[in-house]
Amino acid sequence: MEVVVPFSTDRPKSRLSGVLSPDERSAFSRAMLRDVLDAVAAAGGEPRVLATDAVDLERPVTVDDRPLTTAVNAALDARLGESPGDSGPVAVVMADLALATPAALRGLFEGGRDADVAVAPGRGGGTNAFVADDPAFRVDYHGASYLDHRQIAADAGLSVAVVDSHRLATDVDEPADLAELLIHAEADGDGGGGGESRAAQWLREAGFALDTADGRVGVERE
Ligand SMILES: Nc1nc2c(ncn2[C@@H]2O[C@H](COP(=O)(O)OP(=O)(O)OP(=O)(O)O)[C@@H](O)[C@H]2O)c(=O)[nH]1
Ligand SMILES: C[C@H](OP(=O)(O)O)C(=O)O
Repeated sequence: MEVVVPFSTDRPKSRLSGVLSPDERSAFSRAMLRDVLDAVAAAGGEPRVLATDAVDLERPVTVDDRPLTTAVNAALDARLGESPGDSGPVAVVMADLALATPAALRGLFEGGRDADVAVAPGRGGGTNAFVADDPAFRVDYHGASYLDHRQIAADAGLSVAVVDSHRLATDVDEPADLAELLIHAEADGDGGGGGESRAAQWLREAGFALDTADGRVGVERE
């Protein structure tokens, strides 16, 4: 299955600007991207990065500097144009799903067999990943896009399956999400038996650690 992985190369992860410098946000984003690409490939997907600018990777990359929704819809359109009527399912998986494992992604891909569209919602109402088995499906990201995507599917007469996955629901947007990454890296590595993820290793080497001092969980930096 083709799996499109959108990736913003310019000013990535601005919501982490309070804890990471621009260069650090860039490096950390790339670590998460590489983890996601490896997990997609290990789950049997064929990842293609959809990036706003050139990015040095040993995976296929398409550059499209238009806004996220426009670029993803253009990627869906282009697929349709290549093999009309028989393009097969396509998945879109965000590059900031730092907890994604091959098993979690296989669950997403299998969810696509039960419905025209299988969606893995993000905490906060985003759309962290989906599989569409129908070429009519189009995206509208930002805001409560999970609800919007359900409506888009309903309007097109498409059935929707919800992929209930803690790992796919966790996109790394804000400093609190770094704690989530460290907690699960410590508990079970990458969850797929392949050792610590690049993103968790990057955080540790940058001096981040869990902070439970006041009874709540957060991160601290040396
Ligand atoms: N191709 C493409 N990918 C994008 C774009 N904006 C965000 N992304 C990617 O889409 C996914 C979700 O991004 P967001 O969390 O909404 O945005 P972000 O830029 O990563 O972070 P913030 O600046 O904090 O909003 C991530 O994989 C981003 O790299 C865009 O304009 N084009
Ligand atoms: C792209 C956007 O991501 P978020 O801003 O929710 O992380 C969404 O899922 O609609």
